[in-house]
Amino acid sequence: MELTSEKILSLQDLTMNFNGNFVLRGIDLDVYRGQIIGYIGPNGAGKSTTLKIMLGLVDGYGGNVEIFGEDIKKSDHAYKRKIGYVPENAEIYENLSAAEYLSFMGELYGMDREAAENKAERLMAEFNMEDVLHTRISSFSKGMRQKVIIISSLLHDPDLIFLDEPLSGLDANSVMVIKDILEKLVKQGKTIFYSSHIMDVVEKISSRIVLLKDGRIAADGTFEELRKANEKGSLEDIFNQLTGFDEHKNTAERFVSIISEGDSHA
Ligand SMILES: Nc1ncnc2c1ncn2[C@@H]1O[C@H](COP(=O)(O)OP(=O)(O)OP(=O)(O)O)[C@@H](O)[C@H]1O
Repeated sequence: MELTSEKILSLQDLTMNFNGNFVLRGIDLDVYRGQIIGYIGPNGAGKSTTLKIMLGLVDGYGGNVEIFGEDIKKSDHAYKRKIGYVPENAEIYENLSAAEYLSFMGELYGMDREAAENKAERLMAEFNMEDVLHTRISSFSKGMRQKVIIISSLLHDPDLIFLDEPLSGLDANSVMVIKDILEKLVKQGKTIFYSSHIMDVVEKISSRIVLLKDGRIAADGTFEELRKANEKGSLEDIFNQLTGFDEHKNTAERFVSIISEGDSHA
């Protein structure tokens, strides 16, 4: 695994419980500049919770989180200006136009209004959305909203980017563009934490894959390293193997047979 010397992010014995239910049971992870971490795991494994803790959105965790070398509990939140975030289910101000929303977000991140407006306009044009720059977001399709959210997470040129299922709703052309954008950002020295269930994309873009299971890291390495350590071929196969899931055929069969049962009330 290629490591540069600069540690961007460090989780030390990170734990989290909600009402006594442990979601994270001791995560240790050091991330270095220029890595794309594919952060994967079954539904409910605690991926979004980890991201939210790192963003300072969730309190009450155990252990330590250091970002850019500072303990986030002791830092003054200035570190957040160097972070970009695409949440899994973003709430977006529907009644604003894309231009208004993006310049507002840019200003929140400390940008000058004019610079934010100018950059937003050019980035919207790159996604072929120049015609809807001044249109209310409420009329946008899911994919168009997602593009606005992606632009808003990158507008301020962050050093560390958290992406939680960022390709949701995007068409195949847009997915290709986003993958290339991420590759280029990493080449510029940005660090990316990428959480998704789309295994073939994670397999292709990640320089390192971290698999979370039962609140612990169950695998950590490059795709090649994971493949060597496991019998199966694709990341999807490795995921199923490591999470102990070999029931997909039986589950599908039972599911379909329940659907096709006659309705006794009909
Ligand atoms: N604010 C909260 N209050 C109570 N329980 C929570 C809260 N946030 C998360 N949880 C629980 O923590 C567990 C992990 O949730 P989380 O959203 O981190 O999982 P995830 O790995 O991102 O899942 P998915 O792949 O489905 O998005 C789940 O059981 C969830 O119900």
